[in-house]
Amino acid sequence: MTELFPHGLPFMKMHGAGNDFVVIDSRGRGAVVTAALARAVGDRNRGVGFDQLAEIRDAEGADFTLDFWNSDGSRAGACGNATRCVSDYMMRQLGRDAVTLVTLRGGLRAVRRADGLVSVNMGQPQRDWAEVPLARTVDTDHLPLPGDPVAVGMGNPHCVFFVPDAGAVDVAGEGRRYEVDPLFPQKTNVEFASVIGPNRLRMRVWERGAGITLACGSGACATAVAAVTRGLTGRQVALELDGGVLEIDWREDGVWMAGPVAHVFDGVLSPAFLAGLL
Ligand SMILES: N[C@@H](CCC[C@H](N)C(=O)O)C(=O)O
Repeated sequence: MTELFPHGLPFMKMHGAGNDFVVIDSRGRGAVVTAALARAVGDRNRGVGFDQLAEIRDAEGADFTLDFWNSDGSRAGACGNATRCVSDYMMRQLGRDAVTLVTLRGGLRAVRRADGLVSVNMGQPQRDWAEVPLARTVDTDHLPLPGDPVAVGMGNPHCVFFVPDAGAVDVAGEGRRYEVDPLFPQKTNVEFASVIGPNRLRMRVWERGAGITLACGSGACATAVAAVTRGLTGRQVALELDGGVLEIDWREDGVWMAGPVAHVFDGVLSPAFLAGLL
């Protein structure tokens, strides 16, 4: 397939509150991303480096389809920050303040708010053990794990720990450990959060398939849902992550998430780099 890209494969580098993305626009030609390509591009030495790769594809009945890949080559059912970044790009391109998209989870909607921030409706949280998914029937509000975490699905699994000081947690050690806990048959993202004010949380994250990242949109949604469930906050919550602040609003129609986006640079994957990967 490399003959399709004699001048290389263009990509965009985008950041959503510090969550780091490579975006490939495959509209009009069909999907090109494979697990091998995602792993190679995601390698910060050999390739470009990213937390997730997002591929934009054509959609029927929506403005676009979005597929997500982690840097280890695994697929992700949801990526809130990449959804906001790509929605910002698509809104600019289409000259609109709202877009619809299709992900593995289903249809989503994003809007540009009056303050300019892009907000996406990430849908309703999944609170049943089988939906998260978990390996067996357990109380998702109190998992039978040390630290009494909460399990929340947002189209992908999350394990949320409330701790006295998120800044003091060994995120690499604890995150790596719980990512592969047998209670999560598809592994899990792991969040550590502390209440730092009324409706304000500090959160750090270990992402499934990517490790420590500066932010995680679906993780922020899951953490806000867990905080409401535990009676720690109201339904409108600001989360301070290492890369910026995300605003969560759990409404009747779903969990909305807003925050900063940046189109950092454009690049091209050379034909030599692509050889053997497509
Ligand atoms: N950065 C993301 C979540 C990415 C997917 C995750 N690592 C998974 O495998 O579920 C976000 O902003 O939501």
